[in-house]
Amino acid sequence: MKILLLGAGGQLGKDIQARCGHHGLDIEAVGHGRCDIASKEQLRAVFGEVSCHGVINAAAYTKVDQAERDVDAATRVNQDGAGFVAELCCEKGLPLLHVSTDYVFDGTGAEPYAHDALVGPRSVYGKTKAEGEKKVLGAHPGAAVVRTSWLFGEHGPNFLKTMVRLAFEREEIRVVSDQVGCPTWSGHLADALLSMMKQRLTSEVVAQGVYHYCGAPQSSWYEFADAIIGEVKRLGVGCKVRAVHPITTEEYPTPAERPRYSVMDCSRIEREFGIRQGDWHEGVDVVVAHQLRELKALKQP
Ligand SMILES: NC(=O)C1=CN([C@@H]2O[C@H](COP(=O)(O)OP(=O)(O)OC[C@H]3O[C@@H](n4cnc5c(N)ncnc54)[C@H](OP(=O)(O)O)[C@@H]3O)[C@@H](O)[C@H]2O)C=CC1
Ligand SMILES: Cc1cn([C@H]2C[C@H](O)[C@@H](COP(=O)(O)OP(=O)(O)O[C@H]3O[C@@H](C)C(=O)[C@@H](O)[C@H]3O)O2)c(=O)[nH]c1=O
Repeated sequence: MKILLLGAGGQLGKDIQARCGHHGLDIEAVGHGRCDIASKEQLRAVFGEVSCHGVINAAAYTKVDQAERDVDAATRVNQDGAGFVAELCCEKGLPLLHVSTDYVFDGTGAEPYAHDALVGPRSVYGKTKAEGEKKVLGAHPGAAVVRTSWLFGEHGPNFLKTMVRLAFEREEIRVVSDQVGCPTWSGHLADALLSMMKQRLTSEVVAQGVYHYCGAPQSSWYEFADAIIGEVKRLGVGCKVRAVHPITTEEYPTPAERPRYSVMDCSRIEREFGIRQGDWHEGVDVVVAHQLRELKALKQP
């Protein structure tokens, strides 16, 4: 069985490609160079060339701060492009898994957001992703939106890689401790998506509507940074950093507003697909070691 992957060159796309064999799935991996998802003509050409049983859309505009002044570009991809992918999947009768984000929430909650909780994005990125979700679900009854959060993997850019870089540049790192969410290793998410797709294609289970999948346990960005730096110090040589300090959001102003709280309730994906949240610490070990190896700063055994 073969799936068509859009967004193949991204952090998640690369992990999906690396893991599809473990799930017994073939893949046609299509990157931005071959297909701009905001061009219906290019999408139509790809759907015409590739014979597949299902589609995963991991393509997106993901630069959260830049999106605030690049509204058209973010809208084109996250909103219009997402909708076009769903329309074509519907035309061809193909199940679709579309990836979305915790930044669709306003962050004022205090309990994990259920899959059907109201969205209220505060940033351009979050708004375009929320509109994209609506377009996808409106265009195709055989589509599922899988929201995830705080993704990190070997093929970043991502927050973990930023922290590893800063560990070699600075003695002190200051990170916000009043934004709480769930870091997610892209390896875990890739397995979750592939498992969903495999079950959708080989059993009676139907993937429809919104699902949440993120790592556990919940954490602030500060706690996440502290865990990353702890691992850098344990495994690395030559890093400069002495301490990570908690700060408030007001002390780290950014163009885009992030949710203060974006923990998501992942019970639906577990109930319907048996897919459980992975512990993000597992991903930190793997990705920090990978980064240190790249920097030639991994301690010799
Ligand atoms: N990164 C994160 O922390 C989180 C991500 N997500 C969601 O997960 C999904 C995967 O994200 P991630 O892998 O981290 O993101 P990346 O930015 O690493 O990858 C996105 C990919 O999409 C491609 N792309 C951008 N515009 C287009 C376009 N018009 N047509 C085709 N491809 C395009 C990019 O190509 P190019 O680089 O050439 O532009 C890139 O290869 C996205 O839907 C994102 O919104 C959700 C929560 C957290
Ligand atoms: C680099 C840095 C960031 N921060 C803060 C800024 C921000 O509030 C928070 C996260 O920073 P980043 O800008 O790296 O992460 P950000 O780009 O906001 O990450 C988001 O990406 C998109 C694509 C998603 O969908 C989200 O789930 C989420 O992962 O950490 C510090 O406090 N200190 C620092 O040194």
